[in-house]
Amino acid sequence: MDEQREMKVKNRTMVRTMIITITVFIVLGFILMVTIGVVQNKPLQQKYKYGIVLDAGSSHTSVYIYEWPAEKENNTGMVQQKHACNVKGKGISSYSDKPTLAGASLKECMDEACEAIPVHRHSETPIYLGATAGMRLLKLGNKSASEEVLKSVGQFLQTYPFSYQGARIITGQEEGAFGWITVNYLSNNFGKASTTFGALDLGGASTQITFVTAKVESQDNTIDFRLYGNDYHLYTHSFLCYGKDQVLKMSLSKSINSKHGQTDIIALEDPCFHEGYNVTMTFQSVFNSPCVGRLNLTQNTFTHVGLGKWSECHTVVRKVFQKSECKYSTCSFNGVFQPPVHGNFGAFSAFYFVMDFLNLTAGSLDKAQSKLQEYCALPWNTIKKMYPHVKEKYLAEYCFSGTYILTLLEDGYNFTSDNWNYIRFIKKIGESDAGWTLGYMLNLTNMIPAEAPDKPLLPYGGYVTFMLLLSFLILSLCLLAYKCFCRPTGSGQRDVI
Ligand SMILES: O=P(O)(O)OP(=O)(O)OP(=O)(O)OC[C@H]1O[C@@H](n2cnc3c(O)ncnc32)[C@H](O)[C@@H]1O
Ligand SMILES: [Ca+2]
Repeated sequence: MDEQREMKVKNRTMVRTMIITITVFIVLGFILMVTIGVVQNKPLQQKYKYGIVLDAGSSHTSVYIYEWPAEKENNTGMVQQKHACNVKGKGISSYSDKPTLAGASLKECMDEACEAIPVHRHSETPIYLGATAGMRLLKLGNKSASEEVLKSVGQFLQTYPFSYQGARIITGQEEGAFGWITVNYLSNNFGKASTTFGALDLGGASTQITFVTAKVESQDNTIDFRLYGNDYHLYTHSFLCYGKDQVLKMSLSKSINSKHGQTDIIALEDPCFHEGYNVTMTFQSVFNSPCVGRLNLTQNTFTHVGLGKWSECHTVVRKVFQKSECKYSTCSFNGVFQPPVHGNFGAFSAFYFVMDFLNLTAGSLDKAQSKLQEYCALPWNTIKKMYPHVKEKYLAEYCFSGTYILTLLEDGYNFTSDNWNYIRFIKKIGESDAGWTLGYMLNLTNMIPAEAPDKPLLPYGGYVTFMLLLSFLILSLCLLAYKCFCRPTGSGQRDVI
């Protein structure tokens, strides 16, 4: 009897040891499984790739360096601006009479680019130069000079260890469309049901408007993209000569022409400049552009005299828009087709610089006009005292530039008090500047796929959580099974069936 009981106790101890051993193995097995699963699927350490775009604008050149994680280059919003450098001096088109010096003007910023990008990535980093309206105008006025300037910058860029992809004048359509891509890529609007932003860019020599629309009546203003699985039908137009520097020349030349023949032009009174502003200018500095006609005068200089009268300035500025002719259902100005604006717009470059300085980035159109009126009425001496650190050329022109921007948006593009608040004046989105350069690079490197890239079923965090929950569930089931199969015996001890 005793022997039998001893055997039973021995068996029970053996079974219990076995169960404990099996449970320990199962637990270890699960820990190992989860660890392997997590480690195996852990995202690899990020490797970054780089790209460089030079924006050779009419007023100056900027060098932008972009950076993105190598294995995620097709995901939207992944490319960010890592560094930007403003080239000292004027734009490359100002080198028309000494083209060979244009390239070397980029040296400081190109040296910065070498520092900013890891050396082992240099040879695979693409570099592009896109020139805009300043070079378009130079090409119109002096084709060979524009070619020489492009040759000079192209040759200079090829002395750097990057992968040179060309230096060219981009079209106004490209400038508009790539600005639109940049704004919407950075806002993560692609590949979602969300609507897109329109893009408004104001440079020194041209201005662009681009937005999604259903119907475009003129082929010159259409551009279609398929991005991340969605079709986008865009309206875009670039107005050459309607950047803020060229419009100022056009406006001054109109005033000079209206005076020409009446008396000798000694002083030109200008309602768009502050009272007390008095500067000697050469006629050459006004009439040196294909945007203004020729003028034969014996005099070389005139005095530019400010009056500080906003409503008169508004009348003068309005005259640069020709609104009477339109062969389409609707036009912006100068007979150019434009469907009615709709939706939100991002307005950048000089739209932002000027409206931000004047503190007009928020509020109604009426409020903007009345604040600008007050600002324009301030005497030049007061303005200089109020802003001693602002570049005098910018300071002198804010009244004119602000008036031009309000007039362009209202009379030119047909924005109204009702949709004024749909315009957001922006400089950057996240860390990246709004402008055409990012969209240009994304397009040329095929980084925006037509179809949305396949995504893993679960994101990494979700996958880890799922694995842990599943393991706990299986362990709990094991414990439950142990409880069920090791029923307690009548004596209060568990017995194994
Ligand atoms: O697009 P394009 O027409 O080729 O010209 P850009 O690229 O050189 O033009 P920007 O957007 O850099 O600048 C637009 C204008 O704004 C001027 N600007 C730049 N910074 C400014 C600031 O802080 N305040 C006022 N104006 C500014 C600049 O001189 C130009 O006349
Ligand atoms: Ca520009």
